[in-house]
Amino acid sequence: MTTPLLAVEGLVVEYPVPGGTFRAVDGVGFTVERGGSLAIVGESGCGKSTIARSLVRLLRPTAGRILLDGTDIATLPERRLRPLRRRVQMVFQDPYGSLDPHLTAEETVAEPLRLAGVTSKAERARRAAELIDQVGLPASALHRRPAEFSGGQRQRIGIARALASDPELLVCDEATSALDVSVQAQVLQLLRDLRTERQLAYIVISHNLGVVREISSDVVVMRGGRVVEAGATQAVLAAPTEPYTRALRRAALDPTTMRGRKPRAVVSAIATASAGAAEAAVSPEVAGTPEPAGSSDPAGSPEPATPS
Ligand SMILES: Nc1ncnc2c1ncn2[C@@H]1O[C@H](COP(=O)(O)OP(=O)(O)OP(=O)(O)O)[C@@H](O)[C@H]1O
Repeated sequence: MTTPLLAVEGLVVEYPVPGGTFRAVDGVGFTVERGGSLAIVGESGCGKSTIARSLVRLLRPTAGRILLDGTDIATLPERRLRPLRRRVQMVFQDPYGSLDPHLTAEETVAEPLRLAGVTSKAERARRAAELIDQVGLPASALHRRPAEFSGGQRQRIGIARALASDPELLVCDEATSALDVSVQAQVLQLLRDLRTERQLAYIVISHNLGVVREISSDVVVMRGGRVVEAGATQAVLAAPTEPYTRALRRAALDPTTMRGRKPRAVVSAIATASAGAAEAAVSPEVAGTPEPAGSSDPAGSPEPATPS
């Protein structure tokens, strides 16, 4: 049996909160094959982003293993982690906030190349131009700053930046949810193309089953920090056993509720389905706790949010 690109085993993440800790992720496991695709879905607050941030080690997990090609990166000290960071990159939800407003697209994409040791400025510029082209932006985009782009274009720049270090796995945290449906479709197509062209694997975190169905061959459904349903996307969506998955599927099948965002109808359907799911409830002192500093750092940020 070949080693999967990524194997997550018994992942536990606890946040410090006044008077103790809050367990946001509680014994989660899944695998992603080389060139594979996995969606992580689940109601708000179930721990999806916490997993994503752990995978790129913006957070240090409390327990469990994150095996990248067999090497456990969950607790690896920064010095040993650094050479592996380039292999897993993250694309963030907010195409408005995740780019440095002062940098041109070329500078944004060239920066990870510089960090990866590409010393020649001309070479960095050449590679940045190639990447900008690969994500479907015109060469004129290279010298423009984020304010001059649309949300979809910014997200493409975010993807180009993530690709700059030639990763094997992209972690996309609601990467298309801020975008209009048609732009969302274009970005999803881009991810699919990259998967084919580069053998790039990705993990997509989404509330949108339409997105999940289109883009991922496998799915993990979470509730209250745990995996409650997992398997091939088609099989899980064809016969969901979890109330959350059933509600999400019902909402996804109703064209009036899906507009590529987190529509109120979907949220309320999910809330109804999840009523009584005590373990999913957020304790009052945790609700509204700010995200860890650095959670909107550019991909490849060398500093974990929770110091390793
Ligand atoms: N820094 C923090 N300190 C304390 N609790 C936190 C912190 N960050 C997140 N949490 C809590 O951990 C749980 C999981 O949060 P996370 O952001 O991973 O959920 P999510 O599934 O990504 O939610 P959403 O879909 O709304 O983005 C939530 O209950 C959240 O309130």
